Amino acid sequence: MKLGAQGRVLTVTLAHSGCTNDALQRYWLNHHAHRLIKAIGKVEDSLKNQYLSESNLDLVKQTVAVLERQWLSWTLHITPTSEFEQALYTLKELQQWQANDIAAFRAKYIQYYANKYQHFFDSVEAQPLTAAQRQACIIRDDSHLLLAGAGTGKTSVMVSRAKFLVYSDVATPEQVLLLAYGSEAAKELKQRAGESFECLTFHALGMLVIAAVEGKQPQLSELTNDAKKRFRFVQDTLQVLCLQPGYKGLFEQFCIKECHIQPNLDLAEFIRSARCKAVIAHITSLLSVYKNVVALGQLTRIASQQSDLLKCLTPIIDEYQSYLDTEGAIDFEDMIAKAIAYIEADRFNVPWQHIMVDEFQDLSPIRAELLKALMKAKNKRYLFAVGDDWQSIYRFSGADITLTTQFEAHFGRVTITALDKTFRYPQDVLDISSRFVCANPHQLKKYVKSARTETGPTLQMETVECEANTLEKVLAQLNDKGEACVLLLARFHKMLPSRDELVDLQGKFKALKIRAMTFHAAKGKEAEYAVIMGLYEGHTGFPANRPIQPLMEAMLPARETFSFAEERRLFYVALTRAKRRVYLFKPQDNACRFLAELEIKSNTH
Ligand SMILES: Nc1ncnc2c1ncn2[C@@H]1O[C@H](COP(=O)(O)OP(=O)(O)OP(=O)(O)O)[C@@H](O)[C@H]1O
Repeated sequence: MKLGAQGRVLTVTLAHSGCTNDALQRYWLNHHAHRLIKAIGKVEDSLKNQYLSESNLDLVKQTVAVLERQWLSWTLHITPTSEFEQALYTLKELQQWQANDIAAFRAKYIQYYANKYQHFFDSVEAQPLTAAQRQACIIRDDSHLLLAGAGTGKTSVMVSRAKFLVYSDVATPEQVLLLAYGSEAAKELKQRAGESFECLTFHALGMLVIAAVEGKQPQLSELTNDAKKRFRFVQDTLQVLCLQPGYKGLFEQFCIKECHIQPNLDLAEFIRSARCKAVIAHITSLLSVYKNVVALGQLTRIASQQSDLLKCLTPIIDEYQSYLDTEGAIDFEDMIAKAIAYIEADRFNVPWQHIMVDEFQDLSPIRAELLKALMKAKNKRYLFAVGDDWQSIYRFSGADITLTTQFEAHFGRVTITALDKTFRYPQDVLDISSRFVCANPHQLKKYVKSARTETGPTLQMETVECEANTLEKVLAQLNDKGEACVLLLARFHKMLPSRDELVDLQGKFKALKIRAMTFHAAKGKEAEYAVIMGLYEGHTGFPANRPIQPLMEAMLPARETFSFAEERRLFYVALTRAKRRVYLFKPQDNACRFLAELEIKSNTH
């Protein structure tokens, strides 16, 4: 402050008094030139030693604006030292920086570090990283979203980037947090990145924060851990509530409007009956969603839309919450909500400077709040998010795709980069699946090439009369070709071979490792071959078209306007699992509408 104030006084004197006395200028420079040299040196160091993030750019611009007023608003009449002249030159250059200069500067920085750490990038994973993967490791903006399609090596980037931060002395492993969607993925990250890194699910992160603040591990409610107990709790609560005349009507309406089930006249008997199972199961899922809605402050909006349905749910929630309180325990929702509260109240000292999130497209609003709380905690933090809006398939459990597609609106300025090569599936699968998913104009565009060299029909459509027969034929052909993994995929479990049938198939085709799973479960998996089954239209078919219950619908993130948007992405996930070939079983009648869009010729069996 003092320096600036002195400088400004003298600048005014020199510039406006008409005094151009060389001796005075020399005197001024002798005493103050080192300040410009030092300030420019500091700017240069920050530009050299760290990626020019948006917030660094702001700082540079602010510094340049101050220096500009002090040093460029008057004419120099004497010959300065070369050091001062150089500083002045740099200041003038910085003053004139345009968007393209900034982009070029950043590109040079990336190139410099890609060369400097070439050996690391060549050897950190089994295969050398691509240029785009290296770039994703080097860029360190305040927020960085890496958007990339299936099989482009996103997980490789997560692992390599964490290791690079440590290898290049930017961070210690303790300063890096890797967040994954599920515990299996978190375990894989830990295995690949190394024990010293914290690799957690959001719930595990919540537990860690609460344990640190409260000084002991929080106790998880038995209703959270045990689905049967949770079911029984809701059942018993309903029995008691339905003794109240005022509640009876609310519950009947709830069964009809929310679950399309007409309850028996004897409600106590109905609640114990098999018909009521679906209602109770639905209420147990609403418990979790409701708590998130409350934590996000959205209850008033829901109440204005679905007040009667909510009136039926609220007393059950109240009972549930007092049960937890009596137990002195928490549930999964509390893990996140409490952690947010502790971080926001500054009761948890956030040790991580680099927060890296995998499968970002599956983020829910409440998890986004947890991330924002971490990012807002004291000291500088960097957010690195890896995701693929084309694979966002979890709205039913709260995922909000707009957190990815409108990242900036939620998390502020961001650098978005992409991965441009898929290593998993051949070019024609890439072309067809990308075209298919982008029929929804709201999906972000991606430009990817396949690194695989397979030729021939890698996406094969078989018109089938009997799926089981065609499956045997296809497996027999593959079995003859030699050892391989085969994924049998369908929208729902019931469309796949049963466990016993699978054992039979495995016994017959010994060269193959056959696994059957739903489209959802196939996310992140890969195999040589994939067979996609159950591709028929209808209430129980694909795309699934059962409407979500009104209260649940109101509590989930807003539905997309494009019809079957999520079912389309699910099909994209299924199409992109195989390295060599995908078989699509097309029923003779009533084939799934998506098949016509793929425009592939069909073989008949
Ligand atoms: N630079 C690379 N060179 C060669 N193969 C690579 C490279 N990076 C990743 N791979 C391979 O590509 C395949 C896909 O990688 P990975 O599972 O990380 O992709 P992903 O983008 O996370 O996929 P998905 O989104 O479908 O889960 C893996 O077999 C991985 O070993």
